[in-house]
Amino acid sequence: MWDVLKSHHASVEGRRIEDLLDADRAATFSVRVGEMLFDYSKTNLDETALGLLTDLLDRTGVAAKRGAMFAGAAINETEGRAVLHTALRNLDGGPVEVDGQDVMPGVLATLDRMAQFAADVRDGRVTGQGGRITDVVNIGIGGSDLGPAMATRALAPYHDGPRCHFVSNVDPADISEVLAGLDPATTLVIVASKTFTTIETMTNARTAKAWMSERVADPTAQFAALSTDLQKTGAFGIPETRVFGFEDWVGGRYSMWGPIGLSLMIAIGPEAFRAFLRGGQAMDRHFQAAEWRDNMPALLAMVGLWHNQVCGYPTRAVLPYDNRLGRLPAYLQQLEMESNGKGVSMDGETLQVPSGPVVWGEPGTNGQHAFYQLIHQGTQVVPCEFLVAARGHEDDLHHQHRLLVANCLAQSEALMKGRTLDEAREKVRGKYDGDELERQAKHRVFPGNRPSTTLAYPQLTPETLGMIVALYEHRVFVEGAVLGINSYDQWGVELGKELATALGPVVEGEEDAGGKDGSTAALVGFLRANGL
Ligand SMILES: O=P(O)(O)OC[C@H]1O[C@](O)(CO)[C@@H](O)[C@@H]1O
Repeated sequence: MWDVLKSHHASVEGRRIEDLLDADRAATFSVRVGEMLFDYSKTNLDETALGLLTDLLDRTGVAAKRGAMFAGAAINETEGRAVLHTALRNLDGGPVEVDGQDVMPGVLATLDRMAQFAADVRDGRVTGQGGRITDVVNIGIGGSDLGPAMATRALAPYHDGPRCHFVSNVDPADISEVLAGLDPATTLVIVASKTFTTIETMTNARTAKAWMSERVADPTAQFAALSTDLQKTGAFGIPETRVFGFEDWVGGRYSMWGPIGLSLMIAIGPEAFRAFLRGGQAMDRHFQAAEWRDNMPALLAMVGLWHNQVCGYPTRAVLPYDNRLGRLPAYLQQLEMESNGKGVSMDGETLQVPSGPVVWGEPGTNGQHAFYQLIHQGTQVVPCEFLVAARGHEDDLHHQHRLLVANCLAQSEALMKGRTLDEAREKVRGKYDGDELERQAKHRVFPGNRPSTTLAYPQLTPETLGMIVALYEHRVFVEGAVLGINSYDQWGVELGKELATALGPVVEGEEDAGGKDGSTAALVGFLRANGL
């Protein structure tokens, strides 16, 4: 199947995308869900490629795998777990069973408990030892940080609760900078860790506890925990009333819909948080019901598979023209690369195609003044994924928003059209002539024919954000299902963790680095000589 797709790509490789753009293409190569539009007409995909890709989804059993996921089957086979983050946003859906037990009563009860706690903090019924909570510090890393941090920034216009801060890195610079401006007596610390063992998080949590002990009589009274391990949260001293648990069928990078979203809920309030969940649920319903050709997550996945596995483009850029989505690329790096960055299929066979692209990006227009040079004229093709809202939240500055939108649309147009040598000559004619004109013109040529997609929506509301996050989650699912990999484990992070633990005594100076490879030993030597 990949061979057929690759030979189709070879046969159309030189074709210009703009030549495909007849009067109908923008309508047929786009899809809507509610008020959201995904346009993929500025790619080199054609009906034949889409037909082959939908066949690929059918032959690899994506629909059955989707059914199994929503039904609570243990599709995370290497960890023997179901994958049911969708249950966390199944607000008014039916029962969802894991091992014959409906999990929904528990999910909804936890959501109510979170909402009560968030309301109590926001309304001053839960206070610090110095009065009303003014600041919340979420300590977590990976999925216990990126989701809520990304969403809290994205939904800043909806904040009407205490200020929220995020600490993730074990680098002491991170926690010191955050705590420096805060009053321990009015700060709530949320320790977010599914396992409650992650070394970065537990180290930062202990540092926060020590910081709080200096000023308040009972430090853990101002802590809350979000975790699947109630024993460990208890051992840390956090009272059960302040612990919000979840089950092992919620993967870390898929967990912002439940307790891991508590800091977001405190910032924007339970109602806005429920709107975020409703957005996710709307995308779930669409994903389950729509035919592949009209299915937004499946189409995102087909575009992704076409660009990475078929065309061989090694990266994809996520470019939000929505400044508050500034952490979306980082969030998607974990979601996509930790999920699908695997080397073997579910049955242990080496993958025959790349497992997925490097995902990167920055908000526009900033990226334009940094790396867009390479995107436009560099020798590698970088498929670009633009996101843009029709309206910002700054009504008095709508003229600036229009300028932002013009830039977004101009970039996808420029990537597609490029500039020919003839057009470049016209740009420099009059300034140069002869050989110099030719040389100068060549520097101003844009090859064009570079693919991009655009996700457009009226405004970045909680509901829209929910739709966006669920959209990307399901894209990851479809891509992983086609490749036959397990998108829900992350064994690739283990080796580094083990070696870091083993290096502990060496960097502490308790053991010498003699047993290490020459490079590592030399680096330890250098760092020790310089104050480690
Ligand atoms: O929530 P925890 O258990 O602290 O884990 C944090 C992160 O660490 C990982 O397990 C591996 O880096 C991620 O998958 C996870 O999101």
